[in-house]
Amino acid sequence: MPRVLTVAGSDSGGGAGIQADLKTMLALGTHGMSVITAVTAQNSLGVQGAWELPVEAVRAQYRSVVDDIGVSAVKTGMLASAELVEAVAELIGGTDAPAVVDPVGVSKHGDALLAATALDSVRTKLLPVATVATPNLDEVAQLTGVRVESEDGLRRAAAAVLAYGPAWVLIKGGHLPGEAVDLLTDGSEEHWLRAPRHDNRHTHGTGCTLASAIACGLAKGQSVPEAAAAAKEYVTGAIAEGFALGGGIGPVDHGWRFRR
Ligand SMILES: Nc1ncnc2c1ncn2[C@@H]1O[C@H](COP(=O)(O)OP(=O)(O)O)[C@@H](O)[C@H]1O
Ligand SMILES: Cc1ncc(COP(=O)(O)O)c(N)n1
Repeated sequence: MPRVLTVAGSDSGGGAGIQADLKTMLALGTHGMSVITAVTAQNSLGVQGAWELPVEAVRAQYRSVVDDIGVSAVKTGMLASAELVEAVAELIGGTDAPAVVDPVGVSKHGDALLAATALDSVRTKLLPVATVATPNLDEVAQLTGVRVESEDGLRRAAAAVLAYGPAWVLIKGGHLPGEAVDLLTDGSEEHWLRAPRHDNRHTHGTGCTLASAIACGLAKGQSVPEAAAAAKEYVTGAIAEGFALGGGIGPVDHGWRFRR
């Protein structure tokens, strides 16, 4: 059984974070496990509150999972503070499993999920231990200063992130107008992942879902390009079927393949 571990924050509304990750892992036929870094009070309207867990609680959860059950792949999401980023980078660096790092900075509503003081730890500690980093365009700007306004800029963004040391980077162009285009590259190979843009505002959890789906593919033994292509197909279907729950941005449908 492929075993996939998410190290991320809890989203009480069930659309993003740990909840999105575990749903993705179930939908993609893997055993999902979680290390919770922070608890958010969150719904379709935004983040109403966030509380970090102590670093010892994060380390203990990680050790419990890795030392007994073992992991085939790890995915990281909301890490909240510099202290947690550094602890998680060290844990991942000491684990012999591929790691998908989603450098979560702000929620779809603009609520900060990472302290500004943690950016340097993401650049110098976390990105170097990533098998694949999956920043969106806001996170690229925060981490590298590179601003992308069209598809042409994705290559520049990828080079700037690769300079921090991840083996691969997948730059998510989801925030650009037009087709939903992402660029996956290791600096030599380039893979353009394209999907039609779905005119659906219920996109809460897209980034978490894509990163978890890549981790599932890696856990099953797929190469990074194979895992990313399969993940793109899964998230595109989930966005197409995203539903209106709550009064704001609803969640993507993690179970879309079961309902078809
Ligand atoms: N409206 C949409 N239609 C189709 N694909 C989308 C849409 N919005 C985002 N995507 C895709 O969803 C994935 C997550 O991207 P994005 O929404 O940019 O991430 P994040 O949640 O981190 O902001 C990417 O593959 C992106 O291309
Ligand atoms: C706990 C947690 N982790 C990650 C996200 C990002 O998801 P999105 O970009 O879809 O708001 C979130 N909103 N909450």
